[in-house]
Amino acid sequence: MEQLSAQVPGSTPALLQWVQTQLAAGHSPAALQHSLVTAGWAAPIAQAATDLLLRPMAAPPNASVEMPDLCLQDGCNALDAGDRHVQVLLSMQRPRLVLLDQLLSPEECAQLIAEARPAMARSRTVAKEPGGEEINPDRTSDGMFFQRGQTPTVRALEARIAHLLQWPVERGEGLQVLNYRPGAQYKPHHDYFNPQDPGSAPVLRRGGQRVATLVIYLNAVSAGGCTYFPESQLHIHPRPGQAVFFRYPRPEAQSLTLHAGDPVLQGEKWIATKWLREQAFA
Ligand SMILES: O=C(O)CCC(=O)C(=O)O
Ligand SMILES: [Fe+2]
Repeated sequence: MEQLSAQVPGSTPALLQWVQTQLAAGHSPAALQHSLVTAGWAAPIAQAATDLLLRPMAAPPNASVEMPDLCLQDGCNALDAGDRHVQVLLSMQRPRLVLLDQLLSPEECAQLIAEARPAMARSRTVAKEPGGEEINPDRTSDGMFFQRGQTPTVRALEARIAHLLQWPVERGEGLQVLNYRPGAQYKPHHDYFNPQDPGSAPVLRRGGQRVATLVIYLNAVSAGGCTYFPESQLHIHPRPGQAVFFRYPRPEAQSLTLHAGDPVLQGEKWIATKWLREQAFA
């Protein structure tokens, strides 16, 4: 922080540390700047401090980071997913985020839910310490994982995703299905594994970091249940068959991919999540 604060005249390492912590906790840049100005910091310093910490880190020299992405040509509104065309509804550069329509048909959504239902159990997250997974009060959904290729529906979806993102099926985790009942949510988090947590080491050995996420909506929620990106103040409202893609070239908050599953207020929410890894996932 010493070096960074030299880049913002008038700031202090403690100020930058505070901004970084608040950004990681999911507060928006606008809200942070407002708090800083209220606390007596000059507006240009508040702005420069948040801008600096949101700036993507320079890639190391010669590092070519291979990343899944959608092959979006100028003006292109539909993408070839192999056995069907998928519509592009929204596309953002920072964070790299694309909202897709018709990735799955209504029948495929219903079929995935039916195949997942018997295996649903309270969701877990990777423990910070080595030795597995834990129930986490920040994540109150039920869930299950399919093996890659476990059913014809799963296989068709995986092939479609691989085609769309130009990312081999082997570099994907098994598809996860989640069900949120009223009140259930997933509080703001990053999907990459924190390299500092000792518990991440065994997970990282199975295919390296996660580099991108595809959240696929399997039903419509009566109220609540959006996927929320606090740094962009973007809410995605679940519609069956639609999916949101986002990626994070490095495991760092500057990826702007902090996101949450907002509490379901009415009805229930079903999604399938596909996480993509740097290398083959075993
Ligand atoms: O429920 C959502 O909308 C997001 C789910 C999510 O973030 C995850 O499964 O990692
Ligand atoms: Fe997530």
